[in-house]
Amino acid sequence: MGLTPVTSAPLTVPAPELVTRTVEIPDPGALLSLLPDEASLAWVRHGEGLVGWGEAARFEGDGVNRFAEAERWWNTLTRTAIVRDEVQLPGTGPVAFGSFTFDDAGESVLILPETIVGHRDGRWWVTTVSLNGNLPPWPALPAVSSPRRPGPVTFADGARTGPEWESVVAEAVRRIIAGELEKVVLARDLVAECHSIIDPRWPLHRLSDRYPRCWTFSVDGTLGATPELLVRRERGLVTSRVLAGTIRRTRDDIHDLALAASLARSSKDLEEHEFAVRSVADALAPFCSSMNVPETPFVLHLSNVMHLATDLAGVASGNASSLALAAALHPSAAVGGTPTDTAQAVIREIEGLDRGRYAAPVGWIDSAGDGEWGIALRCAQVDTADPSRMRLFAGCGIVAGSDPAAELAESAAKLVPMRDALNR
Ligand SMILES: C=C(O[C@H]1C=CC=C(C(=O)O)[C@@H]1O)C(=O)O
Repeated sequence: MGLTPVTSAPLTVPAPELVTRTVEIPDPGALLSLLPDEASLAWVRHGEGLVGWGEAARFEGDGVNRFAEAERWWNTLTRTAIVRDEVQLPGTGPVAFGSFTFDDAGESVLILPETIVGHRDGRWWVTTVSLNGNLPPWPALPAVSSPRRPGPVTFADGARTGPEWESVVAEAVRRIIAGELEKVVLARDLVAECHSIIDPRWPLHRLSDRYPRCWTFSVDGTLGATPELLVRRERGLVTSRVLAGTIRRTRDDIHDLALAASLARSSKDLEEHEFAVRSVADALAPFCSSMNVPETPFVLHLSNVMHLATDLAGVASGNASSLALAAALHPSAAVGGTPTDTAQAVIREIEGLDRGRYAAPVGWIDSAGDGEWGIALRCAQVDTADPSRMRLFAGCGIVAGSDPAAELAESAAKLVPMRDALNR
């Protein structure tokens, strides 16, 4: 379907002639309801955001330079673009959706769709894309089929069973107490097996209905609803929502309020949270002339769990793009640990999991470099060899006071959004 070949960016090849046209449209209905069943791209929160389909151009890359190579590819593509944009908002004009790997191995992608529909502040627009130097066709939204129900789904342990994972957590606690490191985030996976090829729109609709405060995303088979915004850059303002420290919800709202108060006082969770906030504030500092870092977190209520949360805001001092900022922040201590390098080495040594694109930046970038990058959490990755299978992921921050059984229960609670989105 792509108009340009898949590329690992041999950067000397002249960029195709990108022409985009953005026009304002009347309310076309819910963004997710516009998605066709294939190659659906999405970044939606509270009904606003971007969806896209078709593939005009694609970057694939791996290794330690994957972010920088992706950015170079994007800049080369957009630098000489002819952009007709009658809306002029962040996210209008050409936009690429991206999903990166946690580690250097595996394939990261940036995709420029053929069609993008956006909604923000009471305005809707469509962007169409051509790569042959001609003005793209006037946009027409295609009629789409209804999402297909996955049918009965079975779930099985992935890389480790629950008890095996508890021993890994116990080993991490031992190392933390021994002074090797201060915090490490350990993850586990489940394998979901469906009867037919998974239509990503089915879980996406459910996730965005049930978790409206999260960013519901879909990029190249990675999909989920993340509560954590790694970074947003918009017209010189840089923001980030840092999460760490979790408590499970019950079905009793009054009891949950008491639990929220205990989370806000829990020294174990406050310590875990402080590591995550520090890692983001330190990584953003070189890119900001001023920054506001609240001293006390608030409690973010989701329907399955509650988190300690801190919203940071800074003024950009240079023109590092949203993707460059995401690269500088990855992996924050919300998904890696403290100190970062030791935590990553411990993860590689004891976790026993290929994280793929879980816990890594997912989001979008426009031609001005503005964009939003979440951390791919509460998510799943479709198996490319067998698209009726997906891997679901969840991880927990481990500190000296962590209890393996409680962490296993917390990871189960974090798997609920994706499990339910496939099941019901
Ligand atoms: C690593 C995950 O969550 C992170 C984000 C929020 C709270 C976390 C925690 O309390 O452990 C984790 O740091 C995950 O959901 O897979």
